[in-house]
Amino acid sequence: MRQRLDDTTTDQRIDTNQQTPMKKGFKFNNKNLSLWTYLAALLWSAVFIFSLQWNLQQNQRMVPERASAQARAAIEKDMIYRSVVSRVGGIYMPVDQGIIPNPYLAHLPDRDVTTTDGRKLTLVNSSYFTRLVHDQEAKMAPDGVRGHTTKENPLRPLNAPDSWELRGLKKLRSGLPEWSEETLIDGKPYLRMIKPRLAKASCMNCHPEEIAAPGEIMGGISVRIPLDELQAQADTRVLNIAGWHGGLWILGMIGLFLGNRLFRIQSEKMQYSALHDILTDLPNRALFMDRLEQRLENAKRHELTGAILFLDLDRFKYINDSLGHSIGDELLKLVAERQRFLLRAEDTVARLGGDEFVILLAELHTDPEITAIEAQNVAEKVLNALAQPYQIGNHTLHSTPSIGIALISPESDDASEILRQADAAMYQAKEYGRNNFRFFLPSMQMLASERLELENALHSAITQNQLVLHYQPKVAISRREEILGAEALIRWQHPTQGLLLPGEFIAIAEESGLILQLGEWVLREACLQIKAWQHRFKGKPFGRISVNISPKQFQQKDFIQQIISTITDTEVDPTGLELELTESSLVEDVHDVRKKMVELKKLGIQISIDDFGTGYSSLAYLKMLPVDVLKIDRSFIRDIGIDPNDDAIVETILAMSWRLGFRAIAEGVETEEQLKFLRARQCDGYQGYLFSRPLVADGFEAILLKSADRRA
Ligand SMILES: Nc1nc2c(ncn2[C@@H]2O[C@@H]3COP(=O)(O)O[C@H]4[C@@H](O)[C@H](n5cnc6c(=O)[nH]c(N)nc65)O[C@@H]4COP(=O)(O)O[C@H]3[C@H]2O)c(=O)[nH]1
Repeated sequence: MRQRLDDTTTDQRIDTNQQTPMKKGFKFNNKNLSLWTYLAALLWSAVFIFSLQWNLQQNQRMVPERASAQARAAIEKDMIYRSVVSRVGGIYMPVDQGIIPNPYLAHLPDRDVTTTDGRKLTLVNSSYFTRLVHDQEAKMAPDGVRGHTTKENPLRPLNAPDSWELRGLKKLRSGLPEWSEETLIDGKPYLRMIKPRLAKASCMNCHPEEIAAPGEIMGGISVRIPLDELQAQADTRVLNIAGWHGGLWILGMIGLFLGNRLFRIQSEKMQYSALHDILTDLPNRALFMDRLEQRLENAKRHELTGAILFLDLDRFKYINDSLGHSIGDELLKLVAERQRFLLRAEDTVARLGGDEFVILLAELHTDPEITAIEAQNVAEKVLNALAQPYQIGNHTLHSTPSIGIALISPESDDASEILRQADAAMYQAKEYGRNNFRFFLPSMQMLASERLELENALHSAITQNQLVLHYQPKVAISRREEILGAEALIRWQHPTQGLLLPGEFIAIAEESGLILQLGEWVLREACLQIKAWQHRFKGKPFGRISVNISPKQFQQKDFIQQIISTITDTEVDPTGLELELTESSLVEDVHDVRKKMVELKKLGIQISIDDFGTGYSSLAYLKMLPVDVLKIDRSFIRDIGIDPNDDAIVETILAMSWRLGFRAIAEGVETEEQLKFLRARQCDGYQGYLFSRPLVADGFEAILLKSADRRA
């Protein structure tokens, strides 16, 4: 079983500050950077809202303030007119200019005078003068600023106070220096203000009947200031205020988020360089150790094994010292590049320093032997790739590594210890003669050597005719043991170890890629045998011969082409052929799988799914594929009648095959009880020691002949 660990890929972890060794206490990392940015944004928004509110309030407050200032200025102006006129005891104005002699000054002997040239003038006292000014104001702007001279008991009805002025005069008499209020006049808003008009000695000249001491309140001057224009100005300012506030807020926010982004990029850059080697851009020791620790945790949690490879370049010091550091650096870069190119993206290759590299394999396995095989494969590939010449400038350099391999087991919990083991194994490889790999554990080393030997021997097994096919009959359950065909099973007649079963070499063939050559041989051999039987039985049915197809074989782009050329070369009738695919062959691109299957069906080849129930094929997925047979895995048949779960699984597979229109063949039937169980549930056929073990071709042929005789 293999397990790919998605939580161990590098870049997912680079920026996690927990992984980065840092001092304890507060860490200014990306997470709290975001928090600070949000807080700053919140504060900035709060300041913005406060400022906006304050400015809007100030703006609104300016309307009555400006109106009051205007009112005071207007009253002040009236007072000045009055004092100017009263200081000189009144002024004479020409009657022919519309100045009506004041009837309330008729008691003054010199109210009207005539100049030597005959012009008639009349006396205008301070009250009369300000009234003339107020009349002029009313004419010029009927709804505008307007003053009014008033008193409780006026001589002239025009000076009579309205109800507001009456209240105002009372307030003034109670001691207020001025009184103002916002009111509506004819439905329009105004600010009205009234200030006292104080008696002067000169006033008594004109109005002796008014008994008032100088400084006593004689009445008041009121003024009204229209508010609508001031309000309109304030409303315009509201837009301005909102506009520049909004602009500032957006600028602030952009600044904050740009700052955040820049800071983040900068801190990511810093983190990246803290975890990577500057020269080769590979992860450095800190990052490697961090990943190794994670891998150990995973291995422990899931009871899995893994491996690390420690590399040291042979004679690097010599190259560095003789050709200079820049050439040495270039060589290290090329070595890093070759490893990166060679390894899967999920593997980690790191530079520990100097000429030391280390590889952490990404996939973990339950079986330490498979891990060892995989580690060995990688070591061989790395040895081969790094041994190729390097062209640096004018120099063609040769450099080889020595590799130490240490295995991770579910019990390993010390990353430094594993690294030390791999380092020690690397020294053994150096002692062993460089350009070499060694396992830390002698048992693994032995296994690796044996495996290497077996792999080399398997190469020659194909060319030296050491492979042979055995045939295990497949039998119908209901129709009295009619032969449905046979499964071709490979055996290796090893020159020294005797007959080897596939379990001893198929995995090596898969790992080394030899499975493709091996599979081709099996297919050709099976076709030749089918052709021979087709000839021998002259059209009489002898069932189909099924051939196991490994996922690697099936996934080849030209798989169908290979089948066609084998069929053509061997001149076999393809209707005698069946291909057994495992569920893992189906997990690739469903369209591609279906396309290939349809092509096979067109050729007349049957398709069965081997070891059914042990993989991950979904029913929805299966339904889309033109499958003929499901072969129920031996592990379920074995415990029929022992484990109720297996009974249920077999029953379910049978029911499902029936529904989906597949035939079902049970594998590994060894007992009558198992057969009875299968018969009762209408399983189509079976295969197993109960009927026959796998046989050499002649053995199967004998069974076929016997069965033909029985039927005859
Ligand atoms: N205990 C028990 N075992 C039974 C019984 N009946 C059959 N068997 C064994 O079950 C295996 C059936 O083949 P498989 O499931 O395709 O499993 C096969 C198949 O996956 C693989 N294999 C065999 N030949 C080839 C081949 O030519 N190419 C590829 N790719 N794989 C092959 O190796 C596996 C093992 O093959 P074998 O060792 O020949 O083992 C065979 C067979 O000998 C039984 O009643 N009891």
